[in-house]
Amino acid sequence: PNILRIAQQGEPILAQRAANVTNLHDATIQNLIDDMQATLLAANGVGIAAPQVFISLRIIIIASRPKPRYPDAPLMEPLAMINPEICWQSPDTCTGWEGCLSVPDARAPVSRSNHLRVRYLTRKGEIIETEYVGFVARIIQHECDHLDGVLFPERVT
Ligand SMILES: O=C(O)C[C@@H](Cc1ccccc1)C(=O)SCC(=O)c1ccccc1
Ligand SMILES: [Zn+2]
Repeated sequence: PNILRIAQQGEPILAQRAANVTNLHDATIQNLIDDMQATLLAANGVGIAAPQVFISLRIIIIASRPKPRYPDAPLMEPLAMINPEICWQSPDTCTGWEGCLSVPDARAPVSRSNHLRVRYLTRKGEIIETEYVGFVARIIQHECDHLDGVLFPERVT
């Protein structure tokens, strides 16, 4: 896999709505998922969205793991979600620190739904619907915002 260049704030692609994936089993998509995961891990992030590597497709990877700032973050295997849809999100919110690989040196508290249900395609093409809470739910909302051209500073109230 390749480590890809990460688009920085100001790149037009970060403000666009990404397109659904229609050719999930093509090698280009499978290789992109591998490259996104390698890029995410090299950048020491907990999530990444395809527009951040200059590909305007609805693919995200979430990879929560404990970090000094987030000792209670759950440890999870990187999970690729294709065409993710948040089908429900709780009215109750919580505020937590966020950063962004496309907005370096910025950290801010953001209010997000504490609980959500997301429906997505796995890289093998299975349709999965799962509920998440807390920090992982936050990452999912942050990454899905990237697919809609929204960066976290726009969410700071
Ligand atoms: O730009 C991205 O999507 C990656 C971003 C994801 C994210 C971090 C924090 C909350 C929600 C989503 C990052 O991984 S930034 C680097 C990081 O690991 C981190 C930054 C601040 C708080 C916790 C983690
Ligand atoms: Zn981000």
